[in-house]
Amino acid sequence: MTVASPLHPHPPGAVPVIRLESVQKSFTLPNGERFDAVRALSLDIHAGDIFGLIGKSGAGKSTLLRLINLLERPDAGRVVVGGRDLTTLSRAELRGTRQSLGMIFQQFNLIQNATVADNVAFPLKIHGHHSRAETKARVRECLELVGLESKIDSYPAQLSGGQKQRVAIARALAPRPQVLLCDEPTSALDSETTQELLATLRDINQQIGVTIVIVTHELPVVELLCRQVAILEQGELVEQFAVDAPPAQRLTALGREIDALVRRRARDAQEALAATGHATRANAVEQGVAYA
Ligand SMILES: Nc1ncnc2c1ncn2[C@@H]1O[C@H](COP(=O)(O)OP(=O)(O)OP(=O)(O)O)[C@@H](O)[C@H]1O
Repeated sequence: MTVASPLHPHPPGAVPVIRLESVQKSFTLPNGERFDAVRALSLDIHAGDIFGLIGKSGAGKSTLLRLINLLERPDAGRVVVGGRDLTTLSRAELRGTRQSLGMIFQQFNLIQNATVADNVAFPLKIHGHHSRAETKARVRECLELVGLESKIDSYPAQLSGGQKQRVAIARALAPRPQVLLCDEPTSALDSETTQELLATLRDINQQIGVTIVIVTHELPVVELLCRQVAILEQGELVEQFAVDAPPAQRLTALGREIDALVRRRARDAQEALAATGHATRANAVEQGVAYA
């Protein structure tokens, strides 16, 4: 049996949950010119991963994320999710397959005049096949996952930004997707709320194994949350690496910045550990205890 290691988390030959093959997307600008937002880009994302897409503004990150669930249809290339090429599916088939691709957004996109429970139940209701009791139980389960059971009867206006994003996560998870696509999910949040939300996303990934793909412009988000990162420049994938891999010769400034953040955190953790050791030793000496 082939075993995954922390540095190579995917056993050789493992089939990716998402495979983009030479995807291409252009837009026509108001002046009639064509703009290539994503250029012949290929990428594999494996089941259970937390995968960051980063790059400067306009690099094509959000377009790439929206290509994964075909909110944007590629001009060329294949988008294979769970072994199916989404570009070949009928509308009805695509609607069904989108159930396996949950999505959250920077501005939460909740239904304002519906309660938290109804927001989370929404994807279950529009896709039918669920009894009232099943829907109710699933809503509660998803709100528990994001720590928001107590807000089940609240309306979005009564919630903080972080709580709204948690409701959006619960709603995205309700149909049991394989993948959660996150488009700048923490951009509207302060840094403390961001940290809490990242912890929630990490827990969810660990507990239910959902694959997370996240677009962000905040490098600490990549460093704290992601296992893999892909760096985009002008619609092309220029670099990809495992965030916890030893620092290496990186091709991009963003890659080097991520390495520096990882190194700094490792150093801080070591210093904190050493400080704890010193404190323990000093304490022991103070109390006249022999310290081995
Ligand atoms: N519907 C559209 N019509 C025309 N141009 C578009 C459209 N959507 C995106 N673009 C252009 O494509 C390019 C890539 O956009 P995209 O939103 O994917 O970039 P991004 O890397 O996510 O940027 P940001 O971090 O600023 O959100 C941008 O120049 C954008 O203006």
